[in-house]
Amino acid sequence: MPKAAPPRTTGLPATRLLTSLAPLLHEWLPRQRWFAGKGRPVTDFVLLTATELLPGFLHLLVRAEHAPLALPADAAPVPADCYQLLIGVRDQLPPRLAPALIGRATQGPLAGRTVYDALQDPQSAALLLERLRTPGSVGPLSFEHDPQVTIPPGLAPRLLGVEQSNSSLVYGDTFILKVFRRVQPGVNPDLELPWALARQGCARVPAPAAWFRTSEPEEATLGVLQPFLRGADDGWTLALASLAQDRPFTRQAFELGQATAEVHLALADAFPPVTLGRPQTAAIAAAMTERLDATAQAVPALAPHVSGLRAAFEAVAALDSAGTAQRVHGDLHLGQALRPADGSWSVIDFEGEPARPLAERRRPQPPVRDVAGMLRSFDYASCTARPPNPQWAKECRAAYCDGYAARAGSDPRDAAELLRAYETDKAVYEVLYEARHRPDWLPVPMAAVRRLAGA
Ligand SMILES: Nc1ncnc2c1ncn2[C@@H]1O[C@H](COP(=O)(O)OP(=O)(O)O)[C@@H](O)[C@H]1O
Ligand SMILES: O=P(O)(O)O[C@H]1O[C@H](CO)[C@@H](O[C@H]2O[C@H](CO)[C@@H](O)[C@H](O)[C@H]2O)[C@H](O)[C@H]1O
Repeated sequence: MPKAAPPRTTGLPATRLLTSLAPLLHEWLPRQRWFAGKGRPVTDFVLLTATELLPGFLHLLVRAEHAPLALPADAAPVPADCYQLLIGVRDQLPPRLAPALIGRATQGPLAGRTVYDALQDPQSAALLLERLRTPGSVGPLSFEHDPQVTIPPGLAPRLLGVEQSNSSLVYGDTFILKVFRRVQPGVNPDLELPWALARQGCARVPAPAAWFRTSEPEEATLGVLQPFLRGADDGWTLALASLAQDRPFTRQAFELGQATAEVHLALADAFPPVTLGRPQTAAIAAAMTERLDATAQAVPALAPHVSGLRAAFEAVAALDSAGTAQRVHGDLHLGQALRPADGSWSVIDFEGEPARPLAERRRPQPPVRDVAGMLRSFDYASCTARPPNPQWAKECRAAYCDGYAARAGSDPRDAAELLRAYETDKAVYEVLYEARHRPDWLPVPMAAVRRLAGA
């Protein structure tokens, strides 16, 4: 088990390190599931920070610069994304680490050496946990933990093999560390909200046990460790099983509605809600319309439905008030809910929609936004079932809203215009998400678009 080494940053000049790494990253980075710039060629890399955690184990923050796309929607300057990379450097890669290979450097200070994804190396992964166990700083990186929580030494790491927007390591089935891949300045809501919820005594969310952050080039959260919910299945898996076995899911959907309401109530206690009057309803509608227009330019299949979809946003613009806005989950779907066989729902992944700027994700929003996200998810599940089962989705959607109303004291369906607009906005987001990440799935949100535009 590697021990945390005394702090030191790499002595290698940043520009020279990039001479070795840039040619490899050009090949490797766009292939990663968490690479956000799909379809936008990388023109250049800028090394923002390089920290040596151990000899041959580097922590890097790298900015990927993009060329503007030919598509009109992307003709505006394309924002550069900053990625967190944990890089291993060895003379030879042992066969067990072959899948982690990034490439063999041919130039610069690492010429002739093999570079690989260190999160796939159990030794490096173990060192990361060791750092979190023993708080302190290494260069711009700070490692911190909740003093109330004991993190035992020597927990065996394994990299989670699931499709995700970040990379997660499970330690001894006791803790899970999410390493954020796309880093934006500021506190990440996936640390901020679960921490606040834990302080409110909300048991629906695994409480952060430890985290690490950088102070350079700007303050940003880099990773969060939380208890691993052993033996839990996510709602997506459970929903698909229910569809495959033709079993009802309404009880689970009702309880999920209750769990969502509890999270919302605790968030409203932790972060004061604000009232939404006419200027705000107009602003919400304008932002949704803007996203719709931009998406229709990027994904031509959406274009014929734009005027039909706009009606939902115009109905919101016409509202004099829309209740309150508060901190919400921001990307709630069945995959973000976990449930042990004999337990109750927990909610994870408070990062919000990864494609949106952090400042936007941290803004108060109407809670029906989360409800709309989950309603879309029931629709997704029913569409991927063979044969598709719209009746299943209808019953789950109703049960989920019933459960929410029972716990929150207000029924999200009463805010009909807002709910419809958020469902439409989510379907539009999904069209872009699927077009960029999983083109085979595009028919699922497109079916919802046709329905929402035509009704
Ligand atoms: N506390 C936890 N306990 C058990 N499994 C978890 C926990 N947190 C996350 N997971 C698993 O890790 C997966 C990825 O986590 P998530 O927070 O959704 O990452 P991402 O933001 O990268 O998509 C989830 O789908 C879930 O299966
Ligand atoms: O879980 P993430 O934070 O990475 O969220 C992104 O990926 C999700 C897919 O993994 C995507 O969710 C969409 O597909 C789900 C089924 O795979 C479905 O349940 C959701 O309703 C649907 O939105 C999510 O939108 C995206 O942000």
